[in-house]
Amino acid sequence: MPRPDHRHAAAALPWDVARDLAHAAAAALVPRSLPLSAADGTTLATPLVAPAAVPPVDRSAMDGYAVAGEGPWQVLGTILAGSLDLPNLAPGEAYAIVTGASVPTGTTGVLQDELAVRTGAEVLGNVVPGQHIRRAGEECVAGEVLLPAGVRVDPSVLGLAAALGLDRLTVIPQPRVAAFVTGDELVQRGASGPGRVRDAIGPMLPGLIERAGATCTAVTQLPDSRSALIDALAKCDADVILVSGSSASGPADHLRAGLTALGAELVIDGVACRPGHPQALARFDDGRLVIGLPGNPFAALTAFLTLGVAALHRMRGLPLPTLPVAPIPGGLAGHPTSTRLVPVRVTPEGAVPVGHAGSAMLRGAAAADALAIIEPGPTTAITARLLSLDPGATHWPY
Ligand SMILES: Nc1nc2c(c(=O)[nH]1)N[C@H]1C(S)=C(S)[C@@H](COP(=O)(O)OP(=O)(O)OC[C@H]3O[C@@H](n4cnc5c(N)ncnc54)[C@H](O)[C@@H]3O)O[C@H]1N2
Ligand code: MOO
Repeated sequence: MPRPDHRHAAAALPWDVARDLAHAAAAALVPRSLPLSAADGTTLATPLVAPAAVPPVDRSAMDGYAVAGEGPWQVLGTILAGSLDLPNLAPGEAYAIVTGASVPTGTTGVLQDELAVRTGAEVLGNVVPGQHIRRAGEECVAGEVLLPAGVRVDPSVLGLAAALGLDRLTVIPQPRVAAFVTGDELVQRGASGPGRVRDAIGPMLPGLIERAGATCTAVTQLPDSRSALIDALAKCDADVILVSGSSASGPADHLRAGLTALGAELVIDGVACRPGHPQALARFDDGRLVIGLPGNPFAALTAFLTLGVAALHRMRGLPLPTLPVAPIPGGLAGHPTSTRLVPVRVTPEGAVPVGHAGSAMLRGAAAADALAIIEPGPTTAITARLLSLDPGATHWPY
């Protein structure tokens, strides 16, 4: 049976509309120049352009001998990767050379060590012209655009930037996210019991925030106190502030009143989805966003994946991700008026519901890879879009 209407039901937005609005309500953060060591997880704000050719000079691709002309060759010395004084090779001459060392002028090719027959100062073997030489500019030439703006900076991008000789990148920084977990009944250690509920949202948030490409600045417990919440929101300078457990209309739910007191604009006041319908998004004049996560832990997770991830994508300068579609063996019934978010395991046969999907339980989510997005209405969905439970997942599920 559908639940009785929540007081925000009238304002509740369709799930896709809310996701679009959360993306639109956020603004891309201002680009900054960051050292490579601080740029992992950011977004390129400008295209990555090669300032110079890579490699800058012809280099050996093997340990062996740089040879000139036809063999046999007289070995006249050794060139190391750091050698600066390079000889000019005349036909019949060779230098022992290491991988990555500049090949001297006149080199025909590099004879790989294992294939060389060395007798005293003479070396013999077969060399195809140009063999085992990495040509200058083989990877890129000066001025070449290697990556467009909007690419996520990951370790390989950082390595490439270093190989190009760059020390800094112009990037959209990672948004900073702080979380306030509210609830007088919450405890941080030990088991739940009468009058005590073990906090199950706080432990989820740092990993979710980091996977969503943001930095988690703090997860702080707050009592069910309006003044404490107002004070915490006013002092928090994070780009996104998550508040859990204060989103409904009970006597201990202070989020909306607190936002009103601080003059925040309530952009989203409820989303027509299950679980997670009391989720909310508000914006301060200075651009900081507040996202209300319902207290039921699975509902909090779905709300972060819906509004939180959408807003963070925009702050990172990224479009809203499109969601892959998968078959649902056996189908899933739609809710009459709300989008259902159903934990599924992604298998070669499709997205298989794992059960245990009540809004207060995380057993289903913990066993699942994704949420199947089931449109409202009387039909049974035999395919569905999938929202990954890992907001950092890019190439999945196939
Ligand atoms: N009269 C109505 N009551 C409720 C409605 C409604 O529409 N009308 N909606 C229900 C739904 S749906 C949800 S979800 C919750 C949202 O409530 P709040 O965001 O205000 O959160 P609380 O009331 O504080 O807590 C709800 C529930 O979750 C437990 N909780 C809270 N925080 C945590 C945590 N960090 N870890 C584990 N469990 C947590 C809390 O103890 C309560 O059991 O409202 C419904 N009520
Ligand atoms: O619909 Mo609530 O947000 O129980 O989960």
